[in-house]
Amino acid sequence: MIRFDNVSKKYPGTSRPALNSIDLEILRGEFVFLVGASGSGKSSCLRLMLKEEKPSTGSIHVLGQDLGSISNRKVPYFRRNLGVVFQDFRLLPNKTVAANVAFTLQVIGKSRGFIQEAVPDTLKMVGLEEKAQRLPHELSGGEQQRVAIARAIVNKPQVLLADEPTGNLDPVTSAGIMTLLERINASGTTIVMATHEAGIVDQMKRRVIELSAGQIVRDERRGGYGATTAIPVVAEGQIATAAPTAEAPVAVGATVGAASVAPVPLSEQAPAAAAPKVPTSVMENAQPLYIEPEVTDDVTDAAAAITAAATSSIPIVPVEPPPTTMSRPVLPVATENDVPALTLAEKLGLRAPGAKTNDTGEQEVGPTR
Ligand SMILES: Nc1ncnc2c1ncn2[C@@H]1O[C@H](COP(=O)(O)OP(=O)(O)OP(=O)(O)O)[C@@H](O)[C@H]1O
Repeated sequence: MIRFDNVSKKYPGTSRPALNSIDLEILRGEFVFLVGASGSGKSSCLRLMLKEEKPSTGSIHVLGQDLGSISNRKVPYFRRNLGVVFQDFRLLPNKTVAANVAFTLQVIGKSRGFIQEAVPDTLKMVGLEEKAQRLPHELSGGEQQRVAIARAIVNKPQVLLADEPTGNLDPVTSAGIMTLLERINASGTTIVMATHEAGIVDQMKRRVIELSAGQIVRDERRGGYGATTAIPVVAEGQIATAAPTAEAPVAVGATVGAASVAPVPLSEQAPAAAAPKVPTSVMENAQPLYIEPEVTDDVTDAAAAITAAATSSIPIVPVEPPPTTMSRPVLPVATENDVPALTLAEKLGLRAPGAKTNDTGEQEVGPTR
């Protein structure tokens, strides 16, 4: 479903790659946490999956498509299968809750009848049917994030990418958002979520991929947050270090750029980059609402095995992947050199990059075909 083959990303003007030779496979139905210190490459991973950035080297397949072969004009079509949720909600401030959610469907040319049915259904799912006519500023932060999630899932995407979706929320509200994401995942949507929230990760026990200085240092099927917060941010030109833990031994001999990764005792490491905010007790209170991820066990095992094979230093027992989930149809190759800076509508896959807007900047965004 999502595959990185030897992907590196180096931003212009930087000396150290944000991502360094990443191999990764995420299968249908998984719920995956991306964890790691600030600057370790989590958001870069998500932006690459969304084709908001392109890799410097390596290839990325999402939903069977080689992202390198998708032209800028076709990016909105590709993104229709992806929902995106950000830390800062990114709602349209002058539109009601219902209009914010409907916006996604309007711009991809869904009929009025479809929209009139889908929007209330989705608002009901996120528990906001009573607030459909409110404006975003009349909502709490948690409610605004639920609108953003409703907007992301109203078109029933196969994949939901979430970049610190609880980062601006209090612990109890965060637990509610995670319950909602669990429900969405249980309905079949693959979720990849970058987070600093140890309480959430520890309680949910889903697949955890840990990045350190742009490399995968841990991939656990039912992982916890681990000692991630003890991993120092790596400044330009410094030698990268990763915290060794019982669950996540540091890869001996792994490299970051030209520098060796040298394990450093926890006592000698820099202070935590981000403090965990949601205590386990809060997550435990939300637990009865969780749906056990039984249906995803097989694919999660398979994905863990594939990633383990790709990142040979990470000890995970291999299992046979289900054959139906492993086919990766590849689209015909077309070349594309640049991914331009994108507007919100473009980032959400609602308008082709560079497509014209009208005076309001947000209405004239119909089908781009
Ligand atoms: N547009 C950019 N231009 C230059 N460097 C960038 C850009 N975006 C990210 N970086 C750098 O790439 C590295 C990885 O950044 P990224 O945002 O992916 O990390 P992160 O793990 O998501 O961090 P955080 O937890 O703080 O959000 C960092 O060193 C960052 O400074």
